[in-house]
Amino acid sequence: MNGSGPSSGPSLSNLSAVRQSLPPSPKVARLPNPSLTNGVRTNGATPANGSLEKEHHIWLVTGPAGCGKSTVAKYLANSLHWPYIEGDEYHPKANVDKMSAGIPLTDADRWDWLTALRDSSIHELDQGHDGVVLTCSALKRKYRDVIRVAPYFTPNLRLHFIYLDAPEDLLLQRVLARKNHYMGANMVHSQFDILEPPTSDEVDVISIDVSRPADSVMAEALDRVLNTIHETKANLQK
Ligand SMILES: Nc1ncnc2c1ncn2[C@@H]1O[C@H](COP(=O)(O)OP(=O)(O)OP(=O)(O)O)[C@@H](O)[C@H]1O
Ligand SMILES: O=C(O)[C@H](O)[C@@H](O)[C@H](O)[C@H](O)CO
Repeated sequence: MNGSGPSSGPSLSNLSAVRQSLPPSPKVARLPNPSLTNGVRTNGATPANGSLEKEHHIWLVTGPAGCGKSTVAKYLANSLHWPYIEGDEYHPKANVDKMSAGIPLTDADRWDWLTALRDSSIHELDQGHDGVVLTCSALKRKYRDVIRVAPYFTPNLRLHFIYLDAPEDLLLQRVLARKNHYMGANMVHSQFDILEPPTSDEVDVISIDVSRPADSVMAEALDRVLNTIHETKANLQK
């Protein structure tokens, strides 16, 4: 059910090395993280050697249909050697049938999907990964808030959103040009109808203008992810 991300990868102890090795980087075997069990840390204490416990990261790539979530998320996951969860694959058949028929989902249609994505992300970290990247439209603030519950139960878990920002007419063109996808161009307007773009108080959100070529969007996204992780580590060591 999960996306095509690799099952193991290097730690992020040396971010500049990660930057320089892209793409591609070799897969490195990792030991499972013994301090995470079913998404809940069993030992939050500072290790005996005095170093701080390692941070774990969930990155959600968000935005309306056609904004480039899958494109960006796959690139991040491959670059960082993190698992990739394709949110579209977690919709139950009833949701896919609705969207295929041109009927927008309701809040009620989305709750179980959102919690499944949250649980699956934590499950990936539980397997010993430093981070996980997933796609999720997360169109409303309350949908983002469902995912924001994840760190309540998992100290040292950092949750981040990347919001891919583009005007409706541009996404309409991209969806029109795309073939073999259940989400038709007739659905794009309904996505913008309910969209609540992240506001400035949502400090866990990075917004990226995606009305430019995909290569440039992916490069910016990776740079901002690496910088954020670097800042998190630096703040912890203060
Ligand atoms: N920055 C970009 N410039 C031009 N085309 C792009 C860009 N990013 C993605 N695309 C193209 O736009 C289409 C939609 O991209 P993608 O499938 O990644 O979006 P998505 O947000 O995952 O869509 P959905 O939520 O509907 O699955 C694809 O054909 C993709 O190749
Ligand atoms: O919340 C939603 O309405 C859905 O997640 C949609 O956004 C689609 O799954 C996605 O865009 C695929 O095209």
